[in-house]
Amino acid sequence: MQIRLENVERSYGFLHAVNGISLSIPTNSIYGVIGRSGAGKSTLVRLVSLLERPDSGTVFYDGQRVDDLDEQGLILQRRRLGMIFQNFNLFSSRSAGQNVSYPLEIAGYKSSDIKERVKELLDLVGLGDREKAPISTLSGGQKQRIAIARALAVRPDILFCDEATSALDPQTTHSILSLLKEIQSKMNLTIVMITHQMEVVRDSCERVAVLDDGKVVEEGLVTDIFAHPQTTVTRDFLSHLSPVDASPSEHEEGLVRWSEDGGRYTLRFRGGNTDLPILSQLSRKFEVEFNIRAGGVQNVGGEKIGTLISDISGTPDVVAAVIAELKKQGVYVEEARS
Ligand SMILES: Nc1ncnc2c1ncn2[C@@H]1O[C@H](COP(=O)(O)OP(=O)(O)OP(=O)(O)O)[C@@H](O)[C@H]1O
Repeated sequence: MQIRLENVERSYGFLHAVNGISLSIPTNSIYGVIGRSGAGKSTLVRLVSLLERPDSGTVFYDGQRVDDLDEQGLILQRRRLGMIFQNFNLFSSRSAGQNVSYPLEIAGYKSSDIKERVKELLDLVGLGDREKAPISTLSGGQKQRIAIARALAVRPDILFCDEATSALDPQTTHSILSLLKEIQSKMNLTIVMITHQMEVVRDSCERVAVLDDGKVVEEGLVTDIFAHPQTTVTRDFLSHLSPVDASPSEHEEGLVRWSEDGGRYTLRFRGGNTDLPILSQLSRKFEVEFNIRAGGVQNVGGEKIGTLISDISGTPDVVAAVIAELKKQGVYVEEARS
């Protein structure tokens, strides 16, 4: 299902929680919405999922306007949505299987159909043998798997994941993201991942919108945004993503730093230009030296993006010319704020 927002606004008193957001979330993909605490993510989700109406602006599902529907119309559209949350929101008095069967009971399915569908869903999330398990006996990752099975029970067109991995350790996060990607492609679902973790965006999303202060400050393909971040907010998220660490085996995606100090310039290389000897060519052409302090490679949306943190020695004019040439060759260059 494709979702489109046109100039959507929602205020609480004087506070513009969502301040004129226009977005298009393509069908059959995983779309990320990232922002710091208070950026407006949860408000945006409530508007997109029709739990709240915008003060102004329009929401479309597959081209049909949905924000102005009456209660009955809203109920029908909301059936197209599934949701999972950071704290799982499972019923502790029900077993794993009974949690999954709950929406099917509410929707009036026959009990024989419910049994079959619950089995199918538990198998889908890899918990076919835990149907009778009390919720309290499940790990965080298993609870989220049950929440995913429950959210998908009535075959929604879209699944909202609101900070769904924020309470999980990195390994469990990885396995839940892999499961969501697998389900997305199997079921042709549209998934919206709301998160404050750039790792989640990097490892699961095709496109992302970066929110700040109730506005979209950047939107596009995740690979483009990683290689060429345009705003300070995005750059901050990326800098937290790349911890400089001395033990690469434990943090394969991090940067390896071999020099304690320095590193005024961050250079990002993507696709074809990761294989070219750009730095040595520029070093000879301009007679400058690159003193590389840290480096690493990250896998983003199936594409490798290389990062180097380096100093460039030379007169200001020559360094400026080198930077201009790097940019011309498609390398992203960011200078540290002093
Ligand atoms: N019901 C409400 N009444 C008053 N203010 C609200 C309400 N909901 C949200 N806000 C305010 O709107 C702003 C955006 O909040 P929102 O919860 O959408 O941000 P967020 O990006 O989801 O943050 P977090 O990651 O911390 O959950 C915040 O300043 C918040 O205090």
